[in-house]
Amino acid sequence: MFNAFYQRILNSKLQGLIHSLPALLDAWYKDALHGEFHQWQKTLKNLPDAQPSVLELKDKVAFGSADDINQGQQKRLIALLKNFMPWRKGPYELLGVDLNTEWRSDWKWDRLLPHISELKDRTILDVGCGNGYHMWRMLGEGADIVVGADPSQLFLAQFQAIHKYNPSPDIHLLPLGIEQLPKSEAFDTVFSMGVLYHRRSPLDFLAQLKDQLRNGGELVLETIVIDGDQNQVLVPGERYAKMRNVWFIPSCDALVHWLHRVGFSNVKVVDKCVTSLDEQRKTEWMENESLVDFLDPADPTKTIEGYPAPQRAVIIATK
Ligand SMILES: Nc1ncnc2c1ncn2[C@@H]1O[C@H](C[S@+](CC[C@H]([NH3+])C(=O)[O-])CC(=O)[O-])[C@@H](O)[C@H]1O
Repeated sequence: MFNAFYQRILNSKLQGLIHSLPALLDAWYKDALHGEFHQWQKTLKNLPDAQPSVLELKDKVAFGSADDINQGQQKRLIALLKNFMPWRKGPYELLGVDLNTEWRSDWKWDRLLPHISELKDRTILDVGCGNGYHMWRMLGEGADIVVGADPSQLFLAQFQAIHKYNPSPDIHLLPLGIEQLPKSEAFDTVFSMGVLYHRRSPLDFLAQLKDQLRNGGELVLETIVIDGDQNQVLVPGERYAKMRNVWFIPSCDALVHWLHRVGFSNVKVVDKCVTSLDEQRKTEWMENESLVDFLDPADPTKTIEGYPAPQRAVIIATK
């Protein structure tokens, strides 16, 4: 399943990974597969074939137009893509289908892009890449190769569906968690957005991100933060905004301090904003509860549990 990736990294800055990744990915294939994974692979095979007339990555992710397939094929495409719901990260336009996802992930991209080092010709890792939306935007900025790591098998299947219509050899999603990745010290830029608060041991997590960067490489970290000084960190109870697996929500100053402690330099907070109800909401492609249901109806500055409502910061740092 990952042969194209192994071929692509031979004779690249990532060739060191060729010694360890095949065994890890073989073990994943044998042991870790979700019951529905094989069904999703069958669905992928039934997606209509098409030659998209345009491939846009720079300002949005849009492959092809409605004219590239007939109406029957478009109906089939919509029905099959719905098998991969919930679609959280996007939006995508595929052969005229408007895949309007729960998140406007493009807004996060627009906020951070002006602040990061140019991505042209860079070797990039996106840790917790979801279905790969931001990876396509990285490719749109001229990255040499973009590798994503995310343990969700549904998001891998979503990525495969999108990749079918732009089978670029320069973008690859590995279904592994950050803690499983062998230390590579090879990437020019490592992104990790929306993952830190899911980790039980955030300083180990930051050190693992550092282990993937070459010296002088750039970390782009995005996470939920609270207001407060260097010593303020929220460890919520069983749930935060109805999410079960949330552990540490630091203030920006605390996060800057942690990054220094782990050995990063040039640490800068480049953006901070409260997530709006327009950026994360229910759509026809994600019919479950969304942000509006996670906030206190009487006071939207608080989560339903009474914690500060999600605000997110982007921090840049150098190894
Ligand atoms: N150990 C782990 N290692 C790697 N990924 C993980 C791990 N645990 C969970 N994830 C993955 O991290 C992603 C977090 S979502 C951010 C998506 C995108 N980055 C975005 O900024 O829109 C934010 C959210 O849903 O809260 C999910 O895709 C998980 O599968």
